[in-house]
Amino acid sequence: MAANNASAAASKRGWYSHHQVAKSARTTTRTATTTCSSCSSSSSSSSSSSSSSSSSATTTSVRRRRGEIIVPKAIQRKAGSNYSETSIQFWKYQGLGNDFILVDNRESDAPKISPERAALLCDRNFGIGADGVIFAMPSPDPSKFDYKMTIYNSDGSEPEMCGNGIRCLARFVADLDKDQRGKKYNVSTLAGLIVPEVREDGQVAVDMGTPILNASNVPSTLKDCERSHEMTVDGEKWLANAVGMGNPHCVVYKKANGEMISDVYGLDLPKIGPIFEKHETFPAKTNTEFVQVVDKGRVKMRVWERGAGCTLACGTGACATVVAGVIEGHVDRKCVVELPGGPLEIEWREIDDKIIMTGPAEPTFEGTTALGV
Ligand SMILES: N[C@@H](CCC[C@H](N)C(=O)O)C(=O)O
Repeated sequence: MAANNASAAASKRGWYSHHQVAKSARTTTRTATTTCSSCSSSSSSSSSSSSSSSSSATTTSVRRRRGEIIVPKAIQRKAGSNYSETSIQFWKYQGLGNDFILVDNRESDAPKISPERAALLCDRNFGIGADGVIFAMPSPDPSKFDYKMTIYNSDGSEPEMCGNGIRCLARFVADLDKDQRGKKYNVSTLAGLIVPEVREDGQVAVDMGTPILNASNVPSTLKDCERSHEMTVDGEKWLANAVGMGNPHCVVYKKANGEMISDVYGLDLPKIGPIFEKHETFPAKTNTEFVQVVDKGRVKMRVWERGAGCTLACGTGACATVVAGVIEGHVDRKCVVELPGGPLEIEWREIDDKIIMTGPAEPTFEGTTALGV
């Protein structure tokens, strides 16, 4: 199988929530308290940022008491906009409800917004609200790339890649430059070269490259990527596949007793998601996809994202879902992944081992925001 050869060549290519209440940012550790509208429970997740940027330490976090949300004054002060400060223009784009603040950063090599400020801007109550901030950066090598994509998750951590995000980035630069439809963009990411094309019909088709199926490069300590392995989470045993799409993914189709997931919407993601995310078998933490098979060409998937929590869609997660599904014999190489935010078409080509992801990316609004203190 092509999967066996996958990604020897690919060097190691390496969280949100629309339900999110608030979060605090520290220099090295971030804590997010999240609640999910589909269930009443709340959970906390924390991550170490791969970003080298730092800010003054803030140890505040939102607490909840008998349904009451307690927001520390420090967060209220930091998140509030002060238009006497320097402000910048931003655009909001979304791909299947996975939404991002886009910044035109093509004039400077340094992102205009710090990871800590990005986390505050992503807050749905105290900021603009988004699953992440994406910067259109200058090309690191104009002979190879048109642009570079830098992205911060909603907790301020920096992932290697984002599938919905790269569709939004392509549509963003196409809109800014009034490019003809059909143009392909060579984008440099921490996962290597990724090539989105904004098609005539407005859909964006992306050459996502080849999946990483070498466990230590995912990175995962699960024995290998060629089959599923048992993982115990909150006392329950699941079967999981490790797949790398530049960023790490843990894909779950069934319980260890062989029982397939029959209702993804019945799972308590805010409870089990953070445990998968920080599971010892994924040393860089992980995104986790929970999958219900409809038939060989269609699955329903829900995701718990590293650094962003329960989101409406995850492009890299949809790709990893199909890769794991093919390996396990659950789906065909061409498969529609139905996410809470809508469907993504995924094809894992046998001929060159590459994955093509096709889906929408739309602008929602633009505005101006203070850069913060
Ligand atoms: N949370 C992810 C990065 C974002 C993934 C994304 N939403 C997608 O569409 O692929 C991570 O930390 O790896």
